[in-house]
Amino acid sequence: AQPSAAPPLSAPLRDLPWGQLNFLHTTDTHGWHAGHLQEPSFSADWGDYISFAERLHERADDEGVDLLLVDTGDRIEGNGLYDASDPKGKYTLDIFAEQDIDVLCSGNHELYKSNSSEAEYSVTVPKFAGNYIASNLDIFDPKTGEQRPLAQRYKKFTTKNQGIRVLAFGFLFDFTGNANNTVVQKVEDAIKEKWFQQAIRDREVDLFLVIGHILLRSIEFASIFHAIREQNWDIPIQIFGGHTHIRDYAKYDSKAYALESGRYMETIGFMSITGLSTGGKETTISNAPSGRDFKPSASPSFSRRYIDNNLFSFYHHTSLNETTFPTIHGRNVSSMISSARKKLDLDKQFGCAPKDYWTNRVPYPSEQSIFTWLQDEVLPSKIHDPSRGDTPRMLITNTGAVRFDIFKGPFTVDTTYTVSPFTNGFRYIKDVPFSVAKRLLQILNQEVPQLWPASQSLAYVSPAPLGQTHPSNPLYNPHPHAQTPLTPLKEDKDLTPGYTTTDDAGTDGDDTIHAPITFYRVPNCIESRIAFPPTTSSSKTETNTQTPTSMQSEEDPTAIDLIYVDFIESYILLALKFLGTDYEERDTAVYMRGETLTSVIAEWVGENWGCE
Ligand SMILES: Nc1ccn([C@@H]2O[C@H](COP(=O)(O)O)[C@@H](O)[C@H]2O)c(=O)n1
Ligand SMILES: [Zn+2]
Ligand SMILES: [Zn+2]
Repeated sequence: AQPSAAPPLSAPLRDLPWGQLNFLHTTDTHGWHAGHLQEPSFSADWGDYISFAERLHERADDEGVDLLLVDTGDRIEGNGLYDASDPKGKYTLDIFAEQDIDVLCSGNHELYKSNSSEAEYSVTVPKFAGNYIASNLDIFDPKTGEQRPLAQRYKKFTTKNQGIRVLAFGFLFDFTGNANNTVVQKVEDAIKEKWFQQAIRDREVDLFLVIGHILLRSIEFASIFHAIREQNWDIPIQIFGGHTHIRDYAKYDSKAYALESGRYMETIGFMSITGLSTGGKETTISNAPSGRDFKPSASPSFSRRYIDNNLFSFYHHTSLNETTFPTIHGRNVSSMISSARKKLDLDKQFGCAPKDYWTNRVPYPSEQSIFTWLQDEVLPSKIHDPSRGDTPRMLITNTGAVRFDIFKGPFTVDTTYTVSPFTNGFRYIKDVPFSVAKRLLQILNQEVPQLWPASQSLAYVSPAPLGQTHPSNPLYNPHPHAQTPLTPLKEDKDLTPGYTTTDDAGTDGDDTIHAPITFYRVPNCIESRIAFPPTTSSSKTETNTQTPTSMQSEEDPTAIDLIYVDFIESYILLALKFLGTDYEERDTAVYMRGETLTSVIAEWVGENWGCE
């Protein structure tokens, strides 16, 4: 862990359900490789994870079983360790590559900008040569301009100890927001390709391993699963997903399961399968030096565990301690992280937060909602372009642009990036009739599939208890994360608050037994009304609905400047069309050149939150 990280707290733990083939899974780490310095439950860093994997490999080898590591993308954007360097990722690409990962793929975040996908192509793919898979992703080679697979389309290998023959794929959901130097092929088209159809007809396979930056209960995974099942009615399939930042485990059939392992280095997913055939070995008997014998089974068993990323859990699961747990390699990587954090001055303070502000742990609007704070305090005081004088204005931002909570205490360089990592600027349309503008939020906050597909949703709801999957999805489960707290082993009062996951296998997935935390949904977008005539509802926006007619006075402005973060421009223009106007991109212009949500927040904190 990093020197300033909060020490982990002891808590009742469930053991890891070791099997014949075991996996560790990370996803959506978003640059949090230093771990969470202010949250004891998630305070282990990437160096500790390396020690953990190395210790579990020792155990796997001792027992003659196998352990594979998987990462399903979104490794970047979301933490100062990645975002504060110039170029971005100067330190994290090397830090990440220290881990020995067997199968990995890209997320959507690696592709928003051409610089980051080029870094994948020139740094991460070669570092993980043979292991990085891009089943539906191409890049235009920056040197030749030629369109090429970002990495190989699939991988076949045999596990070291058990001789399990694995055929692995690595997909990305049907993402369309990538920069124009990459090409994402729709999953439904990729699985019709000759190479895929040939691969799934391979009869020398004991396990299909499908990893993807894709939510588990999605059309994309469903179609890959069905394509494999059409050719292989009973070969086990293990799926690893990501993107929705939740802990989730889904049963596809009795021999096919899928795991998603949260976000931001909070969770290390553990998965095991027992009863696989081992065609890569002469005999299945005595593969295990420990004498354990895994016979292929007509009904192999699958188990999952979500490990809280902290040293208390790591010591427990390795039966080691502070002295015996860390490996030299792991320690060195923790030092690489501390030195990068120092060089980037990530602990430099802009101010001190007087209390906690939450993205999803309190309802919106409310006193401790980060969105209410932005809407009522930060944006009204900072959103002003002098060239537009005192024109009444409305700013709309997607809530997905705000990525994490603010904890009471120092608000640092790092915090600015954990809250708001994106570099998008502001744009505006001048003189938009207020009668139109006031209806926008309601349109943007509707789930309107005709306007935008589910996988493109503006909504980013961090570990939301409610299903985000569109109901047209054949695997749709209306209550994948119902709020049922698990039955605690001890009284709730003795438990620390944390994840209490309900998934397709029940309520015993989390390694740490916690008291439950309630998560609340937030709307797709919020708006802030600024410099409105005082008798209207002013900057205190009617949340999530249009302003009721009864609230409007004669003094409503006739026209306003409509400002938005440029990431949502296409949605704003679409919604304006829906409202009967014909605004085009040419009607838009930069607002507050050079400023971003990140810079505005950092400035506001510096001006308003002193440290005592
Ligand atoms: N420039 C950007 C990029 C992304 N977002 C938000 O992030 C969501 C995707 O994040 P995942 O980690 O879930 O892949 C996207 O839907 C946006 O809400 C953004 O605001 N600005
Ligand atoms: Zn993500
Ligand atoms: Zn994603």
